[in-house]
Amino acid sequence: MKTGIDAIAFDIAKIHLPIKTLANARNIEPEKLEKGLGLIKMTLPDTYQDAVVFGANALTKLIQENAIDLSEIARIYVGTESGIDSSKPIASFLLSLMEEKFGADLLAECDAVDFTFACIGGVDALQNCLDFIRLNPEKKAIVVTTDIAKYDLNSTGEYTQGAGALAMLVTSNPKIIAFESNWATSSKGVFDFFKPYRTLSKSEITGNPANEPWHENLENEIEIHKEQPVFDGQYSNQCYMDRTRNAYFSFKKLKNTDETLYNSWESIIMHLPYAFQGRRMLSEIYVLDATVLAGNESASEYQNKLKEISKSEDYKSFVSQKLLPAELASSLIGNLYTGSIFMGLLSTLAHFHDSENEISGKTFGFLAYGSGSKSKVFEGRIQPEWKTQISKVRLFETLQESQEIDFETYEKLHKKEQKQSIRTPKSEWILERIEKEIPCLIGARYYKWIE
Ligand SMILES: CC(=O)CC(=O)SCCNC(=O)CCNC(=O)[C@H](O)C(C)(C)COP(=O)(O)OP(=O)(O)OC[C@H]1O[C@@H](n2cnc3c(N)ncnc32)[C@H](O)[C@@H]1OP(=O)(O)O
Repeated sequence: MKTGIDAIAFDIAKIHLPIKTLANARNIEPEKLEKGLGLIKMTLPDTYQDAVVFGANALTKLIQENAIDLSEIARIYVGTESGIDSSKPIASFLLSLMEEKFGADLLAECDAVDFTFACIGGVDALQNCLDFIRLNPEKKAIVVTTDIAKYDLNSTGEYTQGAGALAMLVTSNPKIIAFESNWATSSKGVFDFFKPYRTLSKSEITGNPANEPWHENLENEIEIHKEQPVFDGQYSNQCYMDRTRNAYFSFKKLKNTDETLYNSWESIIMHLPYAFQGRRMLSEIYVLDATVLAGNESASEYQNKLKEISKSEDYKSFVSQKLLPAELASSLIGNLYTGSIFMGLLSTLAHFHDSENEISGKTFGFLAYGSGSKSKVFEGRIQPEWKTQISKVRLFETLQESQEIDFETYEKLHKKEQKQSIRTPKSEWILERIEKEIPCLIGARYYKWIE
């Protein structure tokens, strides 16, 4: 019996800043961002959007486009690193919003939970659901990935921002892709990228050394949580390379093969924090699995050789064939954290669909990464009905409709100074309000469907 993804839907932020505009404002050579990192646009949430809104919109589309009977859904598992509550998961919000839209108690017996491990949480949720379906083939599960990749202004992450969600129906005998049962993992606890709770001493805010109540906070330290990560970009790249390489070679061991594994993959789907991350990071695996090196190089010779091979014509044509289709959507969106790898899959499928390429029966290789850090490598085979399913999705047509904003508006949105929404919402969920008065509901978020 096969298990995998039967249907897929997405909701990406509908406003964007062109990367050229950001580059000019920040005095960065636009070519570095466009040709070096593959960036064209970065998408940004409007004033009424958060990670729940994106997740709810993607899920609503999945249900409507595929006429899903919600009472058949046994699980809604969410991958996210943009949680808005340390106790109540995004999955819990999704349960209530879907019941509000599609019918009371339809999900009363559905299991729901969030998975958090930076960008790999969605892959963890998928793996878990695949195992569940393997044990319960008559059941159905949904995986939602939803995130807002927001970085500090003027940081090296600023040009990789993006926002949105995907929703995937996981079933037995799936129509899009069936995953094989071998999954390799490589993990190591590190601080390459994280979102800690930070503290400010109360006296720094109030200017009063005495610990007097401040907005009902009795503690002498005020905890703050920022959406923006603490990170070391180049170190995070090193961790990405180390984990994916180790997981890749563990996967080869699991498959018990000496062949060059990536040659058996029609496309390679990697976590893409920006479009060209895959092609920049995969060159080492490309070299090591093809035994191009003699093996006795010094560390600097090794690095030089890697650089040389990554610029070679052979590697460029390998990239065009196996990686480029996944990069197309990433260039127009930016980082989606947990959703990036699945957007890479959708981008590849949409590209093959639009260019009328038949890929039924082909194997795709997946290299997932999450900071902190963990990589998982696995593979899946494209199923005969993939085209019918992907034609519903309209990926590139929808991305084309995104509205451009100017730099001033971007900064106002980033600093949360912009109060008026940029777009008028239509056929989508919005964050309506956050409770500020009722003591036992302080902070509760309320959402609304706008026709
Ligand atoms: C965050 C996650 O989602 C989890 C992860 O994956 S962690 C791994 C990725 N880390 C991140 O995304 C963290 C946030 N991002 C960052 O810190 C940074 O954007 C980054 C580390 C990813 C990149 O850093 P950077 O300093 O801006 O770029 P840099 O590493 O110097 O690379 C610039 C590239 O542009 C090229 N370039 C520079 N000028 C150029 C020009 N004029 N024309 C063409 N290319 C140019 C450079 O040659 C280089 O490419 P190669 O190394 O492939 O040759």
